[in-house]
Amino acid sequence: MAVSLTSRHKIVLVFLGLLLTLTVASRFWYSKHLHGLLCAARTFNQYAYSDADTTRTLESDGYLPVVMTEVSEEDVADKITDLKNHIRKQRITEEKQALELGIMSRQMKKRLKKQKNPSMGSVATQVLPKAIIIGVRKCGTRALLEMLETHPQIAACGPEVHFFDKNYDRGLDWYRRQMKPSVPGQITIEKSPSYFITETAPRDIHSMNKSIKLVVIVRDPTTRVISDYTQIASKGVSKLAGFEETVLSQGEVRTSYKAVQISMYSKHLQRWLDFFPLAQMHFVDGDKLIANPLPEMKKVERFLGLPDFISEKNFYYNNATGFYCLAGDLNSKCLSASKGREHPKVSTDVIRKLQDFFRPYNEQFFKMINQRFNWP
Ligand SMILES: Nc1ncnc2c1ncn2[C@@H]1O[C@H](COP(=O)(O)OS(=O)(=O)O)[C@@H](OP(=O)(O)O)[C@H]1O
Repeated sequence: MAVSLTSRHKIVLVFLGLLLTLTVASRFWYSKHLHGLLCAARTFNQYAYSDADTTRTLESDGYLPVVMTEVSEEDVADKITDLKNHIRKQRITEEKQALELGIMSRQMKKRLKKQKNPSMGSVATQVLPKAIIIGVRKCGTRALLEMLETHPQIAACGPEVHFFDKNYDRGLDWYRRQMKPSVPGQITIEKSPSYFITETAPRDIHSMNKSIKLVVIVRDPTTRVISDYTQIASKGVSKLAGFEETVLSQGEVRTSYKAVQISMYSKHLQRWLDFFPLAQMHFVDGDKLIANPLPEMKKVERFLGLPDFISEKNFYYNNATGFYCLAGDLNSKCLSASKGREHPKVSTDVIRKLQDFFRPYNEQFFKMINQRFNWP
């Protein structure tokens, strides 16, 4: 009897012991694994979700919390940028250390060679431009600058500076202070389309920097005149006559009309060639830039000595406007409605007169630049 009681006690004791072991083990497993998962969930929540109710939800309901609350796209984008910057900084530190120690992986060497971001971490400063888009007005100068700016090694000044035509007496230091801050390795650039026709601009730009790179965008001169006229007309100039009366005088092209003068490209170009070798100039086909920007942009990229970056991913065709726009990871951008205005209807007779008028100037221009454009 006494033995059987002892055995029963033993069984109960073993059972209690097992229960205790299971409880301790489960607590241990919870703290080790479930707590780890909770931390992971919290870390994740730091980036995407609010974790305010995380602990309470877990404790009361016993399941992992994925409590989604309102988070704006900007918040997520900011966090992603923070992470990217962190990774980039870490990489730069690693590269620096590797350079100091003289050990570099093949990947690091490749990365440095590519030099997409040669000076991350440097302080941005304002420097004089290394390249200028000098014109021509109404040929696509804005589109060209905006498209160029998609390149990480371009620091483009947004507004037109008009230093060499209107603000020259303010001095070079004023000019420098108008530039977008840049880091070493970036090319600072500005566009002011009126430089192309400003008599003193070639000389003054040359005296600032005789090895500066000059980019000129041109377009069929007749279309350019119509575009120029449309721009002035859009400003509501009250005394502006219709296109035909403005551009013709007694049936002949009115050479005193400024828009006509601007389209006589060869006359203006000669002044530039008096100061700069042709090799320092690049001519963009503005008509092609409208129809298919990538090939033109690749040529500009090469001319400026930039690493290969701009690709078809940077553009998309906007059916509504009939123009290419800039595509971005988080935002895309089309030029304002002042670009791509509807032109007035012009009779074929007037168009032909303008084309005949510009033809000899065009031929001269093609000879000067050793390049032809497909203008009628
Ligand atoms: N992608 C894209 N989107 C919109 N517009 C484009 C584009 N590419 C070139 N263009 C043409 O740019 C013309 C305006 O030229 P500019 O920027 O040089 O004009 S300005 O001199 O700065 O006023 C403007 O001329 P108009 O069409 O006569 O308005 C456009 O045809």
